[in-house]
Amino acid sequence: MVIDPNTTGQYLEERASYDFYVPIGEDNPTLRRNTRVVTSEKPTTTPDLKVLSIVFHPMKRRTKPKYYAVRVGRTTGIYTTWAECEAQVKGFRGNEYQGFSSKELAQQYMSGTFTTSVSPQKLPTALPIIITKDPVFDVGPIIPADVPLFAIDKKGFDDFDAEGKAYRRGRKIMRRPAPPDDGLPMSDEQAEIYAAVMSGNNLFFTGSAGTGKSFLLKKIWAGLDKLGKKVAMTAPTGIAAVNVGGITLHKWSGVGVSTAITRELREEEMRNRAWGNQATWKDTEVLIVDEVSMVSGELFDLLEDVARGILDNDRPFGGMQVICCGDFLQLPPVPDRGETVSFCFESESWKRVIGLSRELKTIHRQADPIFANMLNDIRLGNVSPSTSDILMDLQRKHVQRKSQREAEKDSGAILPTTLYSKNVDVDRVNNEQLSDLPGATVTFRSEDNAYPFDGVFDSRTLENLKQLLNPLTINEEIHLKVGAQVMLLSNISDEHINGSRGIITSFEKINQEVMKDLIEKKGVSQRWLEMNTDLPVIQFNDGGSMKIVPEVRQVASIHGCATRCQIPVRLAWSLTVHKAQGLTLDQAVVSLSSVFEQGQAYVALSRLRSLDGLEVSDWTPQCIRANQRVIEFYERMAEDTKTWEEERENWMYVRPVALPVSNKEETREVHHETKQVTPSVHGPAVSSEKKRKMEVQSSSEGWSWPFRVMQRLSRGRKKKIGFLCL
Ligand SMILES: Nc1ncnc2c1ncn2[C@@H]1O[C@H](COP(=O)(O)OP(=O)(O)OP(=O)(O)O)[C@@H](O)[C@H]1O
Repeated sequence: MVIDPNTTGQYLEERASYDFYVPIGEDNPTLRRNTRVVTSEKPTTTPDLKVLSIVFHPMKRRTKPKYYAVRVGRTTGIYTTWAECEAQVKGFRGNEYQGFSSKELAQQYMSGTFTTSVSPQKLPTALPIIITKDPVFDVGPIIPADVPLFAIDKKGFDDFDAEGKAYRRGRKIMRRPAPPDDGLPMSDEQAEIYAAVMSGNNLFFTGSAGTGKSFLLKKIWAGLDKLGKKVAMTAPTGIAAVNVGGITLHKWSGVGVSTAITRELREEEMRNRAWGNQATWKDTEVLIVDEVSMVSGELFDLLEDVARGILDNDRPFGGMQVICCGDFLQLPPVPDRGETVSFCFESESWKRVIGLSRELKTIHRQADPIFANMLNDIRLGNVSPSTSDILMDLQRKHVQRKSQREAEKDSGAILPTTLYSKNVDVDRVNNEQLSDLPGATVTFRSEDNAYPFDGVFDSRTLENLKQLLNPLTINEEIHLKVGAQVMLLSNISDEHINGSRGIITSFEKINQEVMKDLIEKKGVSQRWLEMNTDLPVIQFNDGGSMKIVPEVRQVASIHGCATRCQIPVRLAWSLTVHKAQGLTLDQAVVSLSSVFEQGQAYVALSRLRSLDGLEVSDWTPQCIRANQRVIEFYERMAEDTKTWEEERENWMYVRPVALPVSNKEETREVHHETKQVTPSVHGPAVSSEKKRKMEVQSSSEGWSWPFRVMQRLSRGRKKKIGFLCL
């Protein structure tokens, strides 16, 4: 085995590709004894490559099952020995059985409530590993949770410093950093989608409100970031984009908004503008589109066509990886100057671009099954008798509570947020309520700044960049009074998060000590502190009181970024449904009478965690509508997923990882081990394969290289070997 240690300290170049060889030998008994086995006999490296070798790393042995559940067999039941189980299933057609370490799991399996995407018996006994000189990057959990991950160093790709400020490498702005991880682990179904994305798939995932679509998108962004991918996180509207920390799809692509009279002219203008923004397209490896339900089919086709042109590549979307996420039963695309538009799943290019479609099923926002069922009903446009009864109850509750609140008007108790479809209703309610309060108004003024990446600070560029701040929910000027009902627009602690509501109890003067802290720890500028002298204190309705300090928000485009320093608070007696999109509320009154779009009633009602906090001010069955074309699309998608899941049963799962090799000695040690064992791949499924050379390409493509290895290993076998979701 020849490895040149001189190549080990260097990093992968962008889009670098390389070849190495994986000889495939006989099944290796050493593997079964949990010994590390090096299978890469001759890794050939380019000068820019840091990968040294591939080893198959044995997985931790699974404990022997103590219980065997036979769901379909001669006599069904739970057995404690394999012999008893075998007697029930051997030779029994269509048998269904599985071993478990605990009786509870076996019982769950019997009752059909046990869900796992991977049968423990199907896991391999060893995993391929890449040895590198650099530390391992943890790219997040993935299914199965105890299997290590493939990772590469992202050094050399950083274009943002520790504070998240952009800087230039040469003249090229590369990518924005993913927002910090919230630390919550992904659910199994989320992790499956994550794995599919890391494998390089073009994918659409959907799910009803609260299934964690935005949550998963942020994980995906972080995962791709760690793989060194250049990611564009986008959404069709400013609010949706800001919600996930991205920019609008129009801004990223450069198409902007055209006001030309005919659709043809508008498309022509947008296409030309996109071509003028070529650098951004060429600088993007993965395009993520959140809230894709609001992207029209016409725009999707246009972008796809432009992508192939600009990237000079006839693969779908010019070979760029595309991840779309959203729920087509929520907000639909906005009509184009009054002309109806199609959904993007109806576009000519959707099928070509989107290889996989998946649905998240577990709702994380609402724990109450009655509420969740009602929401599902409304999502599909059904008003079943039980849903109608609940809505009537919610309306009665509103009348009752409203008069109660009138009676206790001065008690200072928090009022529920009223959700309207239109801005005018929202402003009216918030202003009325604020002026009804006694006491002086305290105004908070933001400090806005713009930073062009090309360093040209002319006033027009700065103004253009500041427009990036428009969709921010944090306003330039915020008027508050003691007693004002407000909503937090930031996650400031585990308990107090974006959407938490409370009442202003006082304003505290900013003293020298706080000022020092704000400047040093929060990056607040001297100028903001000159314009604003107080900080509001909020008593939250779910307990706890906190002084709210300003924070700096950044919105970036390819030309530069803009920042706003302001307290993350807004008046919250009322909100529009569009502004509430993506929020989780604890108490709200939903006004359904002014609903003007399909899916809008569903979006409004699904913001709540529980029925307890929900009141409905006025509803008619007509305001609950779902689009039949979307329902049919989802039915077709479910059918396809079922077929795929059946096929997946025949797959084996592997997961590669990068290991650090900190010095030459360690590298040699690994080589030394190599000499002692016969090269092999894991498991019986590949045991009879003859030795042959295999070419694998581009570790910077993340999961795609091991996938190709596995594809080749699978050739001519009964069992497929592959990665989850591929
Ligand atoms: N795996 C998870 N573990 C814990 N909490 C989760 C998980 N996934 C999502 N959540 C939480 O569930 C809530 C809803 O998630 P999220 O906003 O991502 O849903 P969504 O599908 O984007 O909803 P919507 O369609 O309404 O925008 C959030 O509070 C989120 O933190």
